[in-house]
Amino acid sequence: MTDSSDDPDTEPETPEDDSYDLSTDEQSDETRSRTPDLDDVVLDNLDTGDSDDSDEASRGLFDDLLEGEPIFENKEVLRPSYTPHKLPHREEQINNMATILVTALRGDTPSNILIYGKTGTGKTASAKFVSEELETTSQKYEVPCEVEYINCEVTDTQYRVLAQLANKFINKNVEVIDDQIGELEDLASRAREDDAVLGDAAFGSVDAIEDEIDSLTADKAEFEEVPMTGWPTDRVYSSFFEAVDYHERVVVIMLDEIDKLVEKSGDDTLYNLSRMNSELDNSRVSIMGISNDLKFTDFLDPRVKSSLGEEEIVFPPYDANQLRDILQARADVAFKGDALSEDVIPLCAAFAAQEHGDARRALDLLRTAGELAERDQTDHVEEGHVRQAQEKIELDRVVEVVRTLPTQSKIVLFAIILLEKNGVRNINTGEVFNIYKNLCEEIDADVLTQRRVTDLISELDMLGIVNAVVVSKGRYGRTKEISLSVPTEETEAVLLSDSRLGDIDDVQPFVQARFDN
Ligand SMILES: Nc1ncnc2c1ncn2[C@@H]1O[C@H](COP(=O)(O)OP(=O)(O)OP(=O)(O)O)[C@@H](O)[C@H]1O
Repeated sequence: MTDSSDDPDTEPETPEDDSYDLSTDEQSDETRSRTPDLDDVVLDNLDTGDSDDSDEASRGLFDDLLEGEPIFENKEVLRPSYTPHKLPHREEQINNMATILVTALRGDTPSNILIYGKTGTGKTASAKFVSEELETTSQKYEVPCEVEYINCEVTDTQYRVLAQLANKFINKNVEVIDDQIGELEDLASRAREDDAVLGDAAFGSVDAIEDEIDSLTADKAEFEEVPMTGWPTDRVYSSFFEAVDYHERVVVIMLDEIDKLVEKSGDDTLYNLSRMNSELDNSRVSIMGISNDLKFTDFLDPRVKSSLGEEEIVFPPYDANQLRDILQARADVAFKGDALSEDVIPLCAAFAAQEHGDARRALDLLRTAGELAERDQTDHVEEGHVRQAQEKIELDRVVEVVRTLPTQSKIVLFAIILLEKNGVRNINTGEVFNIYKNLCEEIDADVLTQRRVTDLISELDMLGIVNAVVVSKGRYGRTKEISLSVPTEETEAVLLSDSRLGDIDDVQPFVQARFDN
């Protein structure tokens, strides 16, 4: 989950032009009414009653949707998987990284780097850009330097990180050995015809070449792929260690979402990686950690902390003007010439700046707005499409968060919804707890204590699903007043799609019950 702190640096920034009112209330009716009714399209055409005419019948489905000029020239450019070649407003961070990593091109070990910044601030994109440049330059100058990228959200245990790294280096070593054997075989066959070719070579005879080929083949046979489970960790570590040290090179290991690794499996991996250099003979390792959680280093062993944070680079959130530049550069490639009305980019930028300056969010908004316009069969993206896109993305987020809540939190949330739907205002924890208890009994779930339920309410508050404010009741102490922060109907529908909650038939008695307790 992203942290939407109220850090003054991340203050929402809106464009200078006051006309970009971000409120969604006045969403254009015109835009809504233009949404085609797909059911009609299909039924009108299929319901011809003439089975021989099936060709005719099926034609309408896509024809109607294809009508009109497409809006996108190249939609892929707006997808998160696309790596841009230019990263506006990240020049300073990119230069900092390059200044540190250039050491690798001189054959020395670069300092470890920790990169911080909130989600969508271009950390991964910039780090990948720098890595590609580093590898290309290293090939140009024939200095052995490699970068390995690992996403620790996916690869989140020491075993998996080391196994993945070991296998990557084993594969690279095998490639290098195969190339060398290929060259040696070629040299041997030319030497058999005319041994003058050995004049400049490092081998005095065909036999010496063949010995070298045998020795390389033996090396190759020793590399054993690490299975994804099953070995003791120290065996995985030595495989990785030997594979890295097989020949001279500088290796940069990029650990994206490094906080997830520490959260899941502690700092052992980082400890092992950070002390490797003292034992390696041929190669050198440097670590580049990327995180959007500024606090994760608090959980590190002080030695790991100081070694990992030799250099720190901060990625601040983008402001609305910077987001405009980023969006404009992508939009120029993604959309047809005049597909965007002039408010679209500033409005996407303003919405995303409000969300802690997240470029990913800005790009999502722009792409979704384009898709909604496409669905409207217009060839122009308008302000209304951006507002619709904003609502859609927000709703998708809520649906996803609610869908993946643990059952107990779902029951608590359901209790709050029932109270709101029955017109209860200023809902307090006791009221939620009473309904919650009845719901649990109805579906045979464990009943947690009121204190735990209060914690679950705080978690829902942190997720932005409910709003819980502490109010003072004078000498009666303090209580929480709870209200929903998400659309009631949609949230209820998501909760009821859970098979356990879906079993509750008649909820009215539970709400009545709150008066009985
Ligand atoms: N300066 C920029 N110019 C162009 N595109 C950018 C820029 N910054 C970010 N983006 C785009 O925004 C999206 C998110 O960027 P990126 O994945 O680098 O963010 P991040 O900081 O690593 O986020 P997270 O912490 O969530 O992984 C990507 O599609 C990226 O291409």
